[in-house]
Parts: sequence; structure tokens; C-alpha cells
Amino acid sequence: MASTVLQFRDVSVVRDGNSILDGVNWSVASDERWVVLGPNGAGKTTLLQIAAAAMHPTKGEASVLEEKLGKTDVFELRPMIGFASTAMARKIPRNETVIDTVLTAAYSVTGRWNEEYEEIDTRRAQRVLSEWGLEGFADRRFGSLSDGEQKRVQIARSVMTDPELLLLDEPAASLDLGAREELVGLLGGYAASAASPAIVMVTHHVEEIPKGFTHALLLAKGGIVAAGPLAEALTSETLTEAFGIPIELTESNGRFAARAN
Ligand SMILES: Nc1ncnc2c1ncn2[C@@H]1O[C@H](COP(=O)(O)OP(=O)(O)OP(=O)(O)O)[C@@H](O)[C@H]1O
Repeated sequence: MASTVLQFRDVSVVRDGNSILDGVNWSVASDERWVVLGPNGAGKTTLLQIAAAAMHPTKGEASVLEEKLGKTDVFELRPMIGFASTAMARKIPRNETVIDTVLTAAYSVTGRWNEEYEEIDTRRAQRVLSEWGLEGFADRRFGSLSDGEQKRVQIARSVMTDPELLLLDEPAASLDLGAREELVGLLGGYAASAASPAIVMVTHHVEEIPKGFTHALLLAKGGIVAAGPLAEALTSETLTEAFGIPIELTESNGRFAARAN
């Protein structure tokens, strides 16, 4: 049976007197795959920071994996959350090998030092690499990889610990068309598996929504414009409202495209 992995009740985040998030009510179940869309500055990354137990709401209440933030040890919670973002990627040493980049997730560190890894960890890291199309890359240096390969390593790292919640902040940003399609295809396969955790992916482009994603959250100015099953929450009307320009959304075979109308 599905459990609730995220529960936001009236969540607000205030910085310098400005509401970055304003009264957000949102819940995510373990079998759901969410895309989060909205204009620059809408609060998407802030929302993801709370979901990652990396930030507390200023007001309201947020539960992550059924633990209330502020009343739980976030250091116990975080290993159960996979998080891939550009900020995270910046912490990975350029000369780290790909296998160590993935393996070190087991200790929540970046940069291998003196940790001891079990054979089972190494085997799991190798399996995860092959699942993300990275066979043969284990001994390559992270800094020598293409953007597309680096993005896949970051995701492989974030699923290494078998998380119960996977957060992806713009995983396809800066990728060329081929690399994007490869990544979106892999994410679609991952999303379709019942063994995969709940997924929340922030993106700027509806073209990057993989097949198999089930729900959408549209944010604007820190508030929710629409939230729910994809077919209801992601429409020309909701995109038009969120972005403040007339937008036409089209769908073909489970993939989306959008342009100004
Ligand atoms: N620590 C902070 N202090 C003041 N303002 C902040 C702080 N962190 C974020 N903001 C502001 O809050 C707003 C929302 O930021 P956030 O990064 O969550 O938006 P976003 O939707 O992810 O934007 P983008 O699509 O550009 O990445 C922005 O206007 C940002 O400048």
C-alpha cells in the first residue's frame, strides 16, 4: 500500500520579509512521480530544499517520510532521500572516479577518503551505473565526462542508497537534444518501475517530463497554481496562468510540448 512521503500543511518560507513560499498544501504518495514547474523565482528549489529536509518552513508544517521537520533528526532522515542537483554536483571533486562518486553516497560524502566499502556496496554501485547507461565508465574521472554523462552519474549517485524519495532539480538542464532524450528515456523507465521510490522532479520544460510521470505541481510567486494528476494539473490553462502568457500545451504518446500561443 502506498504511504505518504511528503506532507506540506500551509508551508510558508519568508526571507528578508518576502514570502518565497506562501501557504503551500501538498502531499506526495510513495507511488507517485511528480513534476514541478513554474517561472524563475517561483519557489521550486525552495520547495525541494524542504522536501530534502535541508530547510525548515518559516510557518506551517512539513513532514518528510512521515517525520515532522523540527521534531526529527534530519541526519537520520537525509540518507533515505536521494537528491540530484547542480549544487550537489559542484561538490563532487573533478578527479573523483565515477565508481567512487557513486559509492561515496553510502556515507553521504563527496570525495573518497578512508572509508571502507563492502564488496556488496561496490557491486551495487556497478549495477546502478549500468542501469543509468554508464557501463565502462567506472574508472573515468567525473570531471572528464560530458554534461549528459555527469547528469546520469549524479542520478546514479542519488539512487545508490536505495532512497524512499528521489528529488531531481533540473536533471536535464544544459543537455543537448540527444543527451536529453537519453536521460528522459532512462527516467521514464525508472519512473515506470513499481520498485522505484516516489520522485519529485523540478524542470523548466514540459518536453523534459518523462513518460510514466503521474502528477504535476505548478507554482507561481510562491503559491500553487495547480496540483494533482498530470491530465488535470498540466494544461494550456494552468501553464498560461503560471507563466502569465498564453501557452498552448500539446501531448503526443505520453510526451509534452509547449509554446506561446
Ligand atoms: N536566502 C534567501 N534570501 C532571500 N531571497 C531568497 C533566498 N533564497 C531564495 N530567495 C528568493 O526566493 C525566490 C524563489 O527562489 P527559488 O530558488 O526557490 O526559485 P526557483 O523557482 O527555483 O527559481 P529558478 O527557476 O530561477 O531556479 C527567488 O526570488 C529568490 O531570489
